Formats: sequence, structure tokens, C-alpha cells
Amino acid sequence: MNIALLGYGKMGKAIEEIALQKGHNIILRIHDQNLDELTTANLQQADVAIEFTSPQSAVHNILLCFGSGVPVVCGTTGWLKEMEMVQQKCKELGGTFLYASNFSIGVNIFFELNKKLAELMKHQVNYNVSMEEIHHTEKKDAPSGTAITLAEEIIKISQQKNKWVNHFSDVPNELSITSKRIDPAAGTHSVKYSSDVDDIEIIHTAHNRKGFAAGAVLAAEFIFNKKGVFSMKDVLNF
Ligand SMILES: NC(=O)C1=CN([C@@H]2O[C@H](COP(=O)(O)OP(=O)(O)OC[C@H]3O[C@@H](n4cnc5c(N)ncnc54)[C@H](OP(=O)(O)O)[C@@H]3O)[C@@H](O)[C@H]2O)C=CC1
Ligand SMILES: O=C(O)C1=N[C@H](C(=O)O)C[C@H](O)C1
Repeated sequence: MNIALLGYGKMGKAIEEIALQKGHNIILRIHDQNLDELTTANLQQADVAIEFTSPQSAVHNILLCFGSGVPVVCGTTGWLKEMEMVQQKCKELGGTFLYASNFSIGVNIFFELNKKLAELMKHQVNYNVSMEEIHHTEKKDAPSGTAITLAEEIIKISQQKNKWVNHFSDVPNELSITSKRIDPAAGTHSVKYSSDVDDIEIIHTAHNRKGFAAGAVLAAEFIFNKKGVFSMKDVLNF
């Protein structure tokens, strides 16, 4: 496949390495310094675009891909308030879109474990659930997109929590997410149920960015020649 990389930072470069190893071509590498190359004509040379930029630029870039008729995989976090509008636009324009807050297979398994644990803990009133995420200091958004996905799944199932907050909280209905920024953390997420007698904790620790990048390339291969809105659950058949 011919791939356009929208965002050529830490993730763009990690994705390039894996895409090349798998025999794909990178035909466009867009970053802050060459935005003039981000044109419909250039995008149309690609079979698929992979977007890992910043919360401020993601929506513009995704809509440009829809307008150019190019399927787009997006991993940029921190713009979720506009997700409904973006998915609607994709359908209206007959586009192709796949977003994931986390592309790694490990985290997608972790998402399923989180749901299962939340179900098991639903009636255990002596436990309080809280979360922590740790990332490198260049990260622009907090809490991480992955933490938001985990929290929203817990809130859907829990009989006690109905909102998440990005600070310590002992208010019973608030799910507390603590964000720490420590170099060179590639991404650690934990969900902890604590009682007076014990704790149950699940943790996922990314050792590097290769898992995210491999998942993003897999997603790009999956959406090639498809139309509609997809998720990693479609890719991984969960
Ligand atoms: N879903 C997932 O699995 C993962 C998601 N992420 C998310 O991906 C995003 C990017 O992360 P990361 O690669 O670490 O960040 P970096 O800051 O390393 O890279 C961002 C890149 O985007 C470029 N950029 C900035 N503005 C624009 C624009 N308007 N159009 C095109 N490119 C632009 C930057 O250009 P320049 O270099 O010139 O500044 C840079 O190349 C973040 O939102 C992060 O949370 C990260 C890892 C995994
Ligand atoms: O910015 C990062 O680095 C990461 N961002 C994603 C997120 O916000 O969850 C995924 C991963 O944790 C790395």
C-alpha cells in the first residue's frame, strides 16, 4: 500500500519503520514544517492515511482525508468532543475512518480485561476503583486517551461511579484518574480496586512505541478498500 503519514513525530517515525518492513511505501510525511504539502492532490496518491499529530490538528486532517476520498486511521488523542461530528461526516461523505485511543494488541486485550473485572466488581460495595496513567513529559493531553476509554467502560458497568475526574477524589460517584508525566514512559495504565482488606490491580506497561505502531499499520491494512467507521475491535475480531 501507499501510505501518507500525517504527523512525522515519535509515532509517525515508529509507524514508518514497521510499514517499510512490511513492504509498504511511504509517499507523504507531513509535519509542522511542511504543511503546504498537505493537499488533496498529494493525499490522493495514497491508499490510506495514518494520522498521529496533535489534539489541535487532528480533526482538520481527518476531514481533509474524507474530502480527498482517502481512508484514514487516527491515533491522535485529546479531541474526543468532536468524535460524533467526525463520525457523522464520514458517513455523509462516504469516507473510511478508524480511531483507537490505543492501537497496541496488549492494550486492546487489557480493555477486555477491564470490562470483565468491572462486571465482577459491580456488586462489591467494599471496594473503591481508581486509575493511574504514566506518560513521557512531551505528552500534550491528560488524562490519556487510553485512560478515558478504560474509565468510560468502568462507568458504563459500575453502580457507583458516574463520572471521571483527572485528580485524586474520595467523592463516591467520581472515578479518580491520576496522570503522571515521567520520562521516558511510553505509556502505563493501571486500574485498582481497593478495600480495607486487599487490593486488586491490573496494569499494562508499554515498553516502547512498537506495539502502537504495529497496531496502526494493521488497522491501515484492514481499512484499505473498505467504507465506513471502524474500531480496533473490528480489526482484532474481539
Ligand atoms: N492511539 C495510539 O495508540 C497512540 C496515540 N498517540 C497519540 O498520537 C499523537 C502524536 O503522538 P507523538 O507522535 O508521540 O507526538 P509527536 O509530538 O512526537 O509528533 C507529532 C507530529 O505531528 C506533527 N504536527 C503538528 N501539527 C501538525 C499538523 N497540523 N499537521 C500535520 N502534522 C502536524 C508534528 O510536527 P513537528 O515535528 O514539526 O512538530 C510532529 O511531527 C498524540 O495525540 C498521542 O497521544 C501516541 C501513541 C500511541
Ligand atoms: O501520547 C502517547 O505517548 C500515548 N498516547 C495514547 C493515549 O493518550 O492513550 C496511547 C499511549 O498511551 C501513548
